[in-house]
Amino acid sequence: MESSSIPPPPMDDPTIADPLSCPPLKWGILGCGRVSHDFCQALKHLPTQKVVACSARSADSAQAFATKHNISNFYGSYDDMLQNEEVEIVYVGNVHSLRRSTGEMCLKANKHVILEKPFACSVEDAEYLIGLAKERNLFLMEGMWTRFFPAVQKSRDICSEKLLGEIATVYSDFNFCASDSDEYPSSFLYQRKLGGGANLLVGPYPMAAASMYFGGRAPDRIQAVGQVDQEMGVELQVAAVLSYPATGTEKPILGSSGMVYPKLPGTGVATLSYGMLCETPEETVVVGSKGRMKIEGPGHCPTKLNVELKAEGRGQVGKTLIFDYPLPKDTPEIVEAGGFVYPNSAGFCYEAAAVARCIAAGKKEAPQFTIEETKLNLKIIEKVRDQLGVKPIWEED
Ligand SMILES: NC(=O)C1=CN([C@@H]2O[C@H](COP(=O)(O)OP(=O)(O)OC[C@H]3O[C@@H](n4cnc5c(N)ncnc54)[C@H](OP(=O)(O)O)[C@@H]3O)[C@@H](O)[C@H]2O)C=CC1
Ligand SMILES: O=C1OC[C@@H](O)[C@H](O)[C@H]1O
Repeated sequence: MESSSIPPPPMDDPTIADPLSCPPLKWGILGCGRVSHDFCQALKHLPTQKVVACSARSADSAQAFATKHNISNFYGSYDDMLQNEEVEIVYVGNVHSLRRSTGEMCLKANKHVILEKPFACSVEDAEYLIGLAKERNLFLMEGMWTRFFPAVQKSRDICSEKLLGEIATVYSDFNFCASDSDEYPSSFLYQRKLGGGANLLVGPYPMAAASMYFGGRAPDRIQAVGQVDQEMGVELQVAAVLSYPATGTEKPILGSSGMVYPKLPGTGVATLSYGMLCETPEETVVVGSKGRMKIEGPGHCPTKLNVELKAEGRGQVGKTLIFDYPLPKDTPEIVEAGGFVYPNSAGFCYEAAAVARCIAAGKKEAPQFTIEETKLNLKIIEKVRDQLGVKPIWEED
């Protein structure tokens, strides 16, 4: 009988021990906002990576960004940047509703692309972009940077080595106080037509945690509840439970006290919470028959893991393992350009380095976070949106 298993650690290049080692690649930055700033800052940890161009809707904004990051070419139009032949890959850091159009633009200009999360506002848009990338033989990935943190890679190893036994439960939360940084209701976070709302903004992270620890399988049941802002029509917070079916079917066996029904391997539940009203510990906890593992907050960009292996008897811990993977320290160049906006953003360097390795090796997606997984998670996000009665961006009010 088959038992569920977490896929082996998906190294893009198993011979690479240093997560920052990578061949040269020339980047163009599309959208000159906060996350693009952080991404450029993190690239400064990678001497082989060069940002050769940036673009924004306004030339002034692109120029200010280029000056801050010492980028030689800036453009007041995304399209103009895509004509620059030096640009090999585009990092897209703009609003959610523009994913399809900007993704299309980049791929049609024959550029490899990282689209920040969410990959798209609908499965249909995602499929369109995936088809285009395939047709043109280009690399395409959702910017699920979590997957490239050494702590997350380690957590995958731990699961695939079955140290925790059969995974039965995953808890993952990501709630932050949007009011700390984004004004209500003017920020794009609250604009339904721009793809705002917690479901697209933070939902991709807990969804990706569930899909990773349940081996990229599709849940057979999804139940979501949450609050929708009445004025703006976007989700403010969501609790979602996903149920995973068994991967094998076991027949009852005759035990000493009659028929015994062994546990069904692979069955599991993921309990996910995400939103933008309050700050939760932002942890992911993975629990299996032999122990549990906590990916310490901030769980979407973690540096620490804590593993407790069970001893015999309820509540008994046999062994505790702690893993710590500090981020690279800010260099004077990074400090001078203003540091980072978001937590642990130096960790973008792991994602960028892995993508540079993939592209040099001719890969069209990253094994750490495949297009299939992106699609699976978007399908769940769409279901949650339906259950909460939120209109998709293309529907009229
Ligand atoms: N991986 C991560 O850790 C993070 C990812 N993100 C993701 O990054 C993306 C951008 O987020 P963030 O940088 O925080 O957002 P910003 O508010 O900084 O905006 C980013 C860019 O979006 C464009 N934009 C903003 N408002 C509008 C509008 N009304 N109409 C059209 N375009 C607009 C602008 O592009 P332009 O410069 O061209 O004018 C702006 O620079 C989102 O997908 C978000 O989910 C966000 C934070 C962290
Ligand atoms: O991806 C993200 O979206 C929302 C941000 O506030 C958060 O820090 C970031 O990582």
